Amino acid sequence: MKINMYPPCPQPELALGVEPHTDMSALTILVPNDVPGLQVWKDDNWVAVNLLENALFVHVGDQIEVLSNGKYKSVLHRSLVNKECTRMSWAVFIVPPHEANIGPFSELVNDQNQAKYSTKTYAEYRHCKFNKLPQ
Ligand SMILES: O=C(O)CCC(=O)C(=O)O
Ligand SMILES: [Fe+2]
Repeated sequence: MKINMYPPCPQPELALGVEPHTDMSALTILVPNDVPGLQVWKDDNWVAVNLLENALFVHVGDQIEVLSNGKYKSVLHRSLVNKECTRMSWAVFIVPPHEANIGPFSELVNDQNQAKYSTKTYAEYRHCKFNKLPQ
């Protein structure tokens, strides 16, 4: 789990809480406080995610994108900071074991649908992503 805390920022238009990224998890469960700020990239725009009382956000992460051979997309997202309020979010990353081999499900790959992702262990995937190496 990761706890994100974004203190008030006097010039929120000049800063970001978290840079645009996709999560390398399979799924992420995000528990926000009551200060908005999460945005997702949709139809070539940053779109604010509405807060719903007592609701969690669930992101599809990179591993589900790979397993589904791109059918489910890992969501590109970022977070803004707020001028007056401290924003917080609790992120729970649901991940495979480090030694698990992750690649497109064989049922989804055939002559018409080539594998779009290489198969590698989750540890290798993390190493490549952290070091900005090609996957
Ligand atoms: O604070 C947020 O709303 C997003 C945090 C996030 O994307 C992350 O921790 O991976
Ligand atoms: Fe994230």
